[in-house]
Amino acid sequence: MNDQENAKKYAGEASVNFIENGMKIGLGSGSTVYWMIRKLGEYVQKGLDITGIPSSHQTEAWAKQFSIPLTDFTQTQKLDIAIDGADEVDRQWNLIKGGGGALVREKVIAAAADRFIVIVDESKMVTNLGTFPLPVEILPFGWEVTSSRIASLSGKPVIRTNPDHDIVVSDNGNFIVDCDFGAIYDPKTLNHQLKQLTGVVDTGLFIQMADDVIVGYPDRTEIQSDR
Ligand SMILES: O=C(CO)[C@H](O)[C@H](O)COP(=O)(O)O
Repeated sequence: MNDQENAKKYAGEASVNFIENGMKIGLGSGSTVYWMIRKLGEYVQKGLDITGIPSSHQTEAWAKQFSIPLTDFTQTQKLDIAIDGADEVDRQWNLIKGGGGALVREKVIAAAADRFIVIVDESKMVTNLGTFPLPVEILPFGWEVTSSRIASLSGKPVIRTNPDHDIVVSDNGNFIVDCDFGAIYDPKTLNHQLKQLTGVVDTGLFIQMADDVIVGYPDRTEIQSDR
C-alpha cells in the first residue's frame, strides 16, 4: 500500500472510535470511507449494534459486503453521526466534495447528522479551496443552459464523462459539471450564487458543516476538533 492509501486507512479507521452502540450513522462515499466501513464491519461482527444510511450505491454495496445493517430516511430523519471523505478542506473546514459524484446525497446525510466527521489524507488540507474543480450536480434537462449560466459566474464548467466519453449520470439521475473557479476565497457566496441558478441541484461546497476533521498521515492520524 502506498503512503496516501495508508493515510486514508488511518483516517478512516480512526473515525470508527467515535461510533457508539445504538447510533444511526450516515455513511459517506469514496476510498477513505471504504476503510471506515471495513473497520465498522469488524465492530459489528463483535456485537456493535448500529444502523447506517449509505450515500451512494457503491457505499451500499460495501456496507452489505461487511454486514453493516442499513436503514433509510423513511425510518429515521435524524442521524447521530455522519462520516465522509472530502476532496479539499480549507482552514475554516469548508469542503469541496463530489469527486466520486455523490455530493447531493452526501450533503443530505451530513445535514441530517448531529455530528459530521470528515476523514481525509493530509494532501486534502488546503489554504483556499479551488485547485480541485468544484463538482456541481445539475438537471439533465437543459444542462447546456445551466452550464453556460455557471460559466457566466466564471466557473469554466466541464461536463463529467466516463472513459468512453459518455456523460456520467449520478445516483440521482442527474449530470455533474466540474467547474474551475480558480482559488475560491469566498466559498459561502459562491455556493449561494450557484444554488440560485435554476437547474442546479446542489454544489460540492460544504460550508462550515464539519464538526471534526481526522487527518491521516502515512503513520498516524491527527484529530482536529476545533475549527
Ligand atoms: O465526495 C466524495 C464523493 O462524492 C468523496 O468523499 C471525495 O471524493 C473523497 O474521496 P476519496 O476518499 O476517495 O479521496
